[in-house]
Amino acid sequence: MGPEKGTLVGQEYEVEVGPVAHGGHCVARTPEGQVLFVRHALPGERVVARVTEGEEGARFLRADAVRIIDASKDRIEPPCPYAGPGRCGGCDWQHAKPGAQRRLKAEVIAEQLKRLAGLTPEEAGWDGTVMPAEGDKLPAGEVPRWRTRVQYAVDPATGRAGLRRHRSHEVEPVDHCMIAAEGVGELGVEQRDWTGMESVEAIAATGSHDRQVILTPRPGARLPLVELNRPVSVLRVDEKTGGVHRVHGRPFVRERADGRTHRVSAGGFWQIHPKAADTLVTAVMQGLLPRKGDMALDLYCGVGLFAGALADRVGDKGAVLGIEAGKRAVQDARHNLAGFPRVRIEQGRVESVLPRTGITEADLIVLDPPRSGAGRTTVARLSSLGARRIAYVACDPAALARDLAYFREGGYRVRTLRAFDLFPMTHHVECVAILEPAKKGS
Ligand SMILES: C[S@@+](CC[C@H](N)C(=O)[O-])C[C@H]1O[C@@H](n2cnc3c(N)ncnc32)[C@H](O)[C@@H]1O
Repeated sequence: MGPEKGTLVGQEYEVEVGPVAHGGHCVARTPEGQVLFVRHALPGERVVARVTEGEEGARFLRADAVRIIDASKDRIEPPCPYAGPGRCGGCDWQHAKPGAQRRLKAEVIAEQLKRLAGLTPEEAGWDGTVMPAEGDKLPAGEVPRWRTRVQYAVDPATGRAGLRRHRSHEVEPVDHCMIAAEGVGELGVEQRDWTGMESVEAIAATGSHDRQVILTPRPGARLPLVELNRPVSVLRVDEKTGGVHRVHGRPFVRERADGRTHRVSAGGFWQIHPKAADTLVTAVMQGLLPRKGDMALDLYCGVGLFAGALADRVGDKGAVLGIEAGKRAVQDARHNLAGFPRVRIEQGRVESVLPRTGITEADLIVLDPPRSGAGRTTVARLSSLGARRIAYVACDPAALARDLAYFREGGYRVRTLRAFDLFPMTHHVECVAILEPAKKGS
């Protein structure tokens, strides 16, 4: 056995900060050449970086910029008092001007496309920009209040609600999360004592007055009487099974998008930014250009957002098949789309359900997979269905780039790519890629 590798946590290095990397940090190197992923820094800065994770000889170390020696022109004083080294882990780019945040996200997308799919922005039909959501361009110092769903962690010592520190179970208590939507802030979750709870998720639906809190109690704890500043429905997560049970009020919230109301039960996926669902539906429909009579697939369909948008456009002679793994989401999708007799929703994993359906052809496909992407086998199957166009909605640019490379193997090229800043202040970004057969008419 070799000698024990020593931890480097707490070690400080003065470093030149290099490019941004995927995950909300920038790349630097220690004088010994070890790679450092530095948070709270910006490209081109000279900073003192303090190691937060890693040991000698590790492939990389994680660090926080604890002193800025030469600041970037893109740096600002973080508007949030809870941001900074060792503090709230919810936001990654509070210290960057909003325009710079979007440029950093664009650099990450460009780098992932190049490295994992061998594509330049031009080859991907992308103008290289990340668009802010409607209404998010605000005067300096103001922060978009976009988070309609906030998962608060509860500090076990004080019962106060807060947010987890970066890569930690520790809780940063907060009096006011700046990015929480107004409807969430109004509930007053941050001002209440949550002793006995592990976490409290607060949801403020878009386009309805539905407000909900989902409580996860610590083992053996009793549920508190929930008295908030606004009427809410209350649900409880079973600590043993993870199942969600209604305590009072509706077990779902109603979200409006694309002119329709969507029932979303607790645990079901819905986009967090209030403009996200409409922004993505518009981008997908502009890219796919559905025609009356088309047969369309909506894979990883959640509660049926894109399936409904497609059903509207393909008409009575068309058909839509949605596939979704979550049982409650499937019930919601069937409820939400009950007015469209030509829509069918199948429950199960795309990888196993799609082959079972016996479908050999489709005109259009939407896929909106989780962060891990769709993967080689599913992409190969989708590529064999002869779709005129495919819309890939991606919350992770690395997974998108990997899957685009598989689509190229399957004979598809990227026609256009658009990127949207639907998660301001964080490193997350949403992309919509529109694909078509590489050889037209094939
Ligand atoms: C990013 S969400 C998209 C939901 C929907 N398109 C929307 O915009 O509201 C991904 C969805 O895929 C579902 N999911 C995850 N893995 C899956 C799989 N292997 N097969 C089918 N659905 C899956 C999740 O439950 C979730 O609803």
